[in-house]
Amino acid sequence: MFPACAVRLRALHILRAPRGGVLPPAGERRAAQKLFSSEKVIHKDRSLPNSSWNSDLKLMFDQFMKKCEDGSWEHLPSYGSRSSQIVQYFKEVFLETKLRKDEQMLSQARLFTRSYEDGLGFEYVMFHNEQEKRTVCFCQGGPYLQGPPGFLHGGSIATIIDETASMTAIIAGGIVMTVNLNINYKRPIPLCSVVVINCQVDKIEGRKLFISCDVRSIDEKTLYSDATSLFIKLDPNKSLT
Ligand SMILES: CCCCCCCCCCCCCC(=O)SCCNC(=O)CCNC(=O)[C@H](O)C(C)(C)COP(=O)(O)OP(=O)(O)OC[C@H]1O[C@@H](n2cnc3c(N)ncnc32)[C@H](O)[C@@H]1OP(=O)(O)O
Repeated sequence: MFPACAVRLRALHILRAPRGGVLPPAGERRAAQKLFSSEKVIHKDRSLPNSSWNSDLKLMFDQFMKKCEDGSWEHLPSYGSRSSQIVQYFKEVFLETKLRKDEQMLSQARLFTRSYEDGLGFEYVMFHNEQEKRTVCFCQGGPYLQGPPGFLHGGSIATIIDETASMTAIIAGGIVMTVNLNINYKRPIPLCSVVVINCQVDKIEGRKLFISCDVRSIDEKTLYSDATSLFIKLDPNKSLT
């Protein structure tokens, strides 16, 4: 089967083409527009390039979208795939009726990492390799994530590590929550630089998933942080509160 992300890559290239030169046939452009516009009607996919992405982030996005063409890697959209289904399932099974009824609060709720305007917070995209049980995240941490002047706040680094490790664990184990996260901060990360977070499943023991991560510069020369984490698969028969 032709991988879905290869179709999305082709569509993205078609939509970008007028800036690059020859205009693709009108039929192809209409189909490409439809693919992305129908998703935008429901939710904006925040894992696609926007004008705040720097050249490094765009380059890594393009490189990994190419790797998706043979099906070894999968682009993880911020909406419209398994994450939305998991969120829906989580709400139905684990969200107490009392909380579920608070529609106004829930309608304002946003995934923390996607709650900033373009370029100010976390700009990131993830790709997953099923065979290697590995997820990579390319992240450009914006100016609102500052800790020491000019560098990222340690809490924001923990957040994007947790987010990437969570996706790795969710893909391997379903509905999980972080119960432990240990981080070694080895070098500070300059604001607005692009880093790669590489997470893999080390072992699964019953409901426990052990995930390890490292955070490096995109040329892989600088190791900024490394981390280990433990996720527990939620038991639908146990209340969370
Ligand atoms: C969430 C998914 C949907 C969303 C997707 C959207 C995208 C991504 C969103 C990004 C989200 C980002 C992610 C986030 O932000 S997740 C949010 C932050 N995490 C939490 O709030 C989790 C709080 N913890 C809990 O609620 C409970 O602990 C849960 C429900 C997880 C398990 O309670 P439960 O009562 O069910 O299980 P158990 O207590 O019998 O424990 C089971 C086993 O585990 C062992 N154990 C437990 N803790 C530890 C520990 N610290 N070190 C070592 N071991 C530990 C324990 O000894 C036992 O082992 P054993 O005796 O069987 O050998």
